[in-house]
Amino acid sequence: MVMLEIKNLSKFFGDLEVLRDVNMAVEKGEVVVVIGPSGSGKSTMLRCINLLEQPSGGEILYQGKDITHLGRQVTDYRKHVGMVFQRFNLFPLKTVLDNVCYAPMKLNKLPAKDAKEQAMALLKKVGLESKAGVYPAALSGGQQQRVAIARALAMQPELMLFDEPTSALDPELVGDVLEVMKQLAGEGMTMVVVTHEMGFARDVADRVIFMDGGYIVEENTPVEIFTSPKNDRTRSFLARVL
Ligand SMILES: Nc1ncnc2c1ncn2[C@@H]1O[C@H](COP(=O)(O)OP(=O)(O)OP(=O)(O)O)[C@@H](O)[C@H]1O
Repeated sequence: MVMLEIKNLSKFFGDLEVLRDVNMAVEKGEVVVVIGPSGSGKSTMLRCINLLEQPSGGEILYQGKDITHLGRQVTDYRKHVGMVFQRFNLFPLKTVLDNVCYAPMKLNKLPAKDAKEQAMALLKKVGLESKAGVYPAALSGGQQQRVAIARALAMQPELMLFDEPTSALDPELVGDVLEVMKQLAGEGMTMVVVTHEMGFARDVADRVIFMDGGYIVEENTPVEIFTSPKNDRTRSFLARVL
């Protein structure tokens, strides 16, 4: 089943054309990893998917429904789509547990007891059960990012978007976050992941999309992309980063 479909997507910032005729589809349960040079439009595409950026042209279909111009219903749509950013932006004055509970209680009116139970289970999943009562400032960047993942999962999303979730982390903290994402992928979560972590793309992706200059230049299985890229631009990008 196709969960997400992007058709002829374009995005301008003023005169700057950042996305050009982008077409792609994501099947339920699929892990799609988006790679490409800095400024190629990867984040903008992700932000268009959950309408943090309004597309300039084209259509985005979610479970067959055109969501490009949702207006106020965007809040409902976003409940189904979890997003994890490069900067984790946890609420600094709430404990870890309350960070994870907040959205389900506020947006879904889940009773506090149920929200807390669910949050504890999610913290366990990301290996941070013991940190439930502390404030984000007491955690490492990698731990904060794992809380951010638990917070996104608390809304029980059907689709998870990751925008360079490990780029702001010290190298030794990257592995734990990637491990949580890998586990999530293994559980069948549908994911679109923008990352510079080629190892993750190679090991976890069902499909890798290479973007350059606002275009999808090439997409294929990780094996094909990494061992026999078809396009010169893909080849020279991979030669630089691998
Ligand atoms: N809000 C904005 N206003 C103006 N220009 C923007 C805005 N957001 C992004 N851009 C520009 O759009 C282009 C694509 O940016 P985007 O962040 O999507 O690239 P990216 O591939 O994710 O890069 P990186 O890997 O460095 O995060 C860049 O030239 C960027 O400067």
